[in-house]
Amino acid sequence: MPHYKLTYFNLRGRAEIIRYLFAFSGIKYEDHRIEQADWPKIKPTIPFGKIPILQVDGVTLHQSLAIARYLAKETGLAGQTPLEQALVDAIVDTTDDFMSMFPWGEKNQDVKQQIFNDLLTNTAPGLLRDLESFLGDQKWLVGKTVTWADFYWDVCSTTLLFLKPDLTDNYPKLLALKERVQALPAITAWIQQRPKTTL
Ligand SMILES: CCC(=O)N1CCc2c(cnn2-c2cccc(F)c2)C1
Repeated sequence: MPHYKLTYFNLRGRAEIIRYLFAFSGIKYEDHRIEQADWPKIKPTIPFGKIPILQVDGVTLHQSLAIARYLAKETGLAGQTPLEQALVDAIVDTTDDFMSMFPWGEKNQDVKQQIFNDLLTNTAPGLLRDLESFLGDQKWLVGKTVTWADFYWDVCSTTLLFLKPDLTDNYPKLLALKERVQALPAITAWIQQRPKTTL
């Protein structure tokens, strides 16, 4: 088994999907969380200057979705066929496109709040409508077994619900999917044991 070291801030953020995959598969890893204050010193030492990174026996992977896709493939959570894998990737990318619209690092709190509110009020409903319709009466978003697309929906919607608690009130199927993911014993255990952070 390779030695895995994940480096990110003490946040769920862009690393939580990777942590879910480690938790579900039972693979041990180092969950290295850096202080925001240390980031300016660490940033120049990181290829492409962004985290999370995952070091795999000393080989450094970057880009959270590339890391997650690697782990999902290694652990059978990427989709059962190339076609299913393409469907999984499309759902992940669609969800990530929305999450990436948020100006997470905006320093002007008035500007930040205005954009956050607009995205949550005006843009989120269209995405949620489409995800709810895509899920329909299936148990999982793609195929007959859980994939990292289901995990990603839970990870991202957990943050969105912190920002807008009534987010899923009109999307019962998506809320039920969250509950299904969080009821997976290894995910339940991870959520109970992980550091409690707002984002
Ligand atoms: C200063 C940085 C910061 O506050 N965060 C980083 C980005 C982020 C946070 C929470 N979710 N999230 C995220 C998750 C997935 C995709 C994505 F684009 C963004 C919090």
